[in-house]
Amino acid sequence: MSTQAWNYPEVGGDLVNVVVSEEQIRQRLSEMAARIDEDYAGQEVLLIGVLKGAAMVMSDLMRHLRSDVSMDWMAVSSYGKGTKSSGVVRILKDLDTDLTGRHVLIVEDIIDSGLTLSWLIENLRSRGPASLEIATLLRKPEAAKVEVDVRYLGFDIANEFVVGYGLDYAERYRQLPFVAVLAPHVYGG
Ligand SMILES: O=P(O)(O)OC[C@H]1O[C@H](OP(=O)(O)OP(=O)(O)O)[C@H](O)[C@@H]1O
Ligand SMILES: Nc1nc2[nH]cnc2c(=O)[nH]1
Repeated sequence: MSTQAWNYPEVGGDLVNVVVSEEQIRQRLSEMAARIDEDYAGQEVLLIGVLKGAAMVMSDLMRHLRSDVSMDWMAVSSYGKGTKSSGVVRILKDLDTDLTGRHVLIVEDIIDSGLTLSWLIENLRSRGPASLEIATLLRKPEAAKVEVDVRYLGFDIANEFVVGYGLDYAERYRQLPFVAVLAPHVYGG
C-alpha cells in the first residue's frame, strides 16, 4: 500500500507500514454504524467514548448513525508514556451522565491486553445500565490477557504497537488519518 499520497513524512521514517487505511476505516465504520442502527432500532443509545484515543472513532462513527444517540466521555489511562499497559487503570475524567436504565455503548479505539476495558465494564456495570456493549475499531487477539466480549469490531490486527487515528505514542501521531505500525527505534523496542 502506497503512503506517499498522504504526504506524511513520518511514514517510512517513524512509521513502518500502514495497517488500516483511511478508506478502510471509513468503510468499516459505516458498516458498524448500520449494525448499531439495526440493533438499537427505536431505542436511545448513550455512546461513551474513552479518551483520548477514541476521539476520532467516536466522531466518525457517530456521523454514520441514524439512531437516537447521545454522547459522554470518560478519560482513563493505563499506558502513560510507554507501549505496555501498566495494568493499573486510573479515572482521569468521569462521566457527567447517570447510567441507570440507559442503553450504553462503549466506543474504543483499540483493545490490546483488554485490561482497560475489562476494568471499565466492571465499573460501568455497577452503575445500573439497562444494557452495556462495546464497539472498537481495533483489536489485537494475540495480546489478550483477559477476554472482552466485543459486539461491534472494526479490525483484528497483529500484535504490534500502532499509532494514528487517535492512537498515540507519548501524545504524538494521533492526527494521522490511518493506523500504522510505529518503528521500534522510536520507543527503543
Ligand atoms: O487493552 P489495553 O491493553 O488496556 O489497551 C487499550 C487502551 O489503551 C489505550 O489508551 P491509553 O491508556 O493509551 O490512553 P489514551 O487513549 O489517552 O491514549 C486505548 O485507547 C485503550 O483505552
Ligand atoms: N498507540 C497505541 N496505544 C495502545 N494502547 C494499547 N495498545 C496500543 C497500541 O498498539 N498503540
